[in-house]
Amino acid sequence: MTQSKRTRLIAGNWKMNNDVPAAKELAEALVEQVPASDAVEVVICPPTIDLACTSHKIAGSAIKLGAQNVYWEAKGAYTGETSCDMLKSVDATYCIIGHSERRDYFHETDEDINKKAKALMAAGITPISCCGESLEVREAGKHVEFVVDQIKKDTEGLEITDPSKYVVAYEPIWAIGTGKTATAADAQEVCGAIRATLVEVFGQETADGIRILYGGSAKPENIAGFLAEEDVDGALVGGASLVAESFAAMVEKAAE
Ligand SMILES: O=C[C@H](O)COP(=O)(O)O
Repeated sequence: MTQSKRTRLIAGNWKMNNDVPAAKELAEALVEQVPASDAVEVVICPPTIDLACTSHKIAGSAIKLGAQNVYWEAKGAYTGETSCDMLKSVDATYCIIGHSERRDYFHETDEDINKKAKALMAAGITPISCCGESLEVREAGKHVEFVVDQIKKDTEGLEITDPSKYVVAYEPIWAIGTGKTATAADAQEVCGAIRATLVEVFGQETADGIRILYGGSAKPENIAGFLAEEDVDGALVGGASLVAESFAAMVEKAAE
């Protein structure tokens, strides 16, 4: 399958930014400015506290809602956690899992990420499953094998019936929020290896339908270069997703 058969995906990860009034304001601006196009799917992932109000603001628009985290248990004594059903109750259809910030600061493991993916898929929510190497691993020249190992662990035992409902995001940690971007060739090297691993795990047809995003200082000025690569199907955007004009400009480029 060629890249053009996969619908591009631009996802904004607001991280821990925007209280409720700010989230409402940004969501309103995004509804006004983000172009609707069949060529690109657009998702915004606000903090949990903002999900309900953002959902309300984007209702009826082409923008979809994603969460930044989920817990795999259905309900009960798990203080501070959010279940798949809770996400569904605010019409979230995507959820980021395994972001390097959660792996590093909250000690999430590949096993946790695998459980989250299974719970989300059983609930009909599309995971955006993140992977990526540290600077140390890259400098040791072990980035491809490191990411391939993450992919194998994170996808273990997953059953994918619709490949458009499972997304991988490759985010080299050294490029996140640093202004230091990977080159398009760096991104393709790892995204190509991710696709090859997905072929091993799920078979060619399924792997060809899975979107692989690049993340790490992606912005309007550099997104086209990443999107031109064979195995890069979109972007997971941090900082630039907090400014409506920038995020809208990135969607516009992806729709070209
Ligand atoms: O989830 C998004 C990424 O961590 C990228 O963040 P950034 O665009 O601010 O570098």
